[in-house]
Amino acid sequence: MAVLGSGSWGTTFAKVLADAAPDTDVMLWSRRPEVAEEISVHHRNSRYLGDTLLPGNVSASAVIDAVLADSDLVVLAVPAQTLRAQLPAWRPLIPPHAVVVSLMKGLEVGTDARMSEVIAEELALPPERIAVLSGPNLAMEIAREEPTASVVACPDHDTATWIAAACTASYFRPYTSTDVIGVEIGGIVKNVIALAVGICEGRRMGDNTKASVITRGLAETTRLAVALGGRPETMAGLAGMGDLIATCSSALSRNHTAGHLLGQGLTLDQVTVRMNQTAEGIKSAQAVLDSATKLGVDMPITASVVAVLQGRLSVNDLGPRLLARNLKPEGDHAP
Ligand SMILES: NC(=O)C1=CN([C@@H]2O[C@H](COP(=O)(O)OP(=O)(O)OC[C@H]3O[C@@H](n4cnc5c(N)ncnc54)[C@H](O)[C@@H]3O)[C@@H](O)[C@H]2O)C=CC1
Ligand SMILES: O=C(CO)COP(=O)(O)O
Repeated sequence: MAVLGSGSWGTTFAKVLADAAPDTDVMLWSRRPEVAEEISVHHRNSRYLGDTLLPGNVSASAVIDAVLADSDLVVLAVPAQTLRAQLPAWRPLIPPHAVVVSLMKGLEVGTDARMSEVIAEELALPPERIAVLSGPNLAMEIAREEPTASVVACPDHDTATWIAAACTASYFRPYTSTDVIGVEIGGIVKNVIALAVGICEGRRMGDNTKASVITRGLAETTRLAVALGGRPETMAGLAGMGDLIATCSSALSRNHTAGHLLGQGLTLDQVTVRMNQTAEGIKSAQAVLDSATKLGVDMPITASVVAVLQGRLSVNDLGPRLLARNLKPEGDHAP
């Protein structure tokens, strides 16, 4: 099994795969040779996972050919905006039978493409060989083996079931789904909503505000997912509500943290300097809004976050702007 990207989630997921199948070799690809060496020699990735000890069947290399050779499962865990540029070099090295799984929670800026779509375009794979995994999956908690559930989605149910079996560990329980669109959109938009919640917390607003933004955030996420062809029930599950709750509640979330810093008055540049890990929502917010605009879907929280990120809306005006909108029935599911 190959995991490309040895940041916090790629490394943690390699541990999950290795714990699920102790007799199987799991190989990580790292951009930086020194990270690969630390993983292979010391069984640690200290920059991302502190002193977490990785299983003995996890190793790493900065040489992509060695990592992809003979792999049945290829897991992709690089920042979403960097994926497309890397795939052409990987394409000839991916074994013809391998299934590719995306762990990424971002939408491509400029094309509004989901990561499974980027993979399909650049690797020319049929849908049954592309899957996504998403859910309330804060990497550090999983690295500490705290019980966690997730969703593996693939149009082909048997493939989803095979992947789920491959990543079932004593502390990690994947469910299966055929709703790739819904599972991906849940993971992408929750990052934008977590930015909004973080901003409110940074403005010292309390739990009523937070619950209101989370709940209405789920409503606008569901509108977009359904307009794109996803299923509303997916949004009530782990990849929708589950991930939204985890990300909007946790201090471990990079998106939540970035929002908090913005709410405290830092500029986006200052926030970016402070973040040493990927907060996908900062870039994906614009792509989410572009996608919604094309489909005629109203996403007021996302639009406000984009306005803050672009410096067009002060964090002090975000709440008043959202509350000044026209009144409407709560269950109004019109776009
Ligand atoms: N960390 C988490 O708790 C979770 C993260 N995710 C998603 O997983 C994806 C990866 O995130 P993390 O592992 O958390 O990010 P990270 O910031 O911890 O690590 C990113 C990794 O990609 C590498 N990288 C950065 N720029 C690159 C480039 N231009 N080319 C190649 N590699 C590059 C970095 O060296 C690093 O190894 C994101 O889409 C994120 O939303 C999903 C669930 C949980
Ligand atoms: O996706 C995640 C939890 O499910 C991680 O969230 P952050 O990227 O905000 O840290």
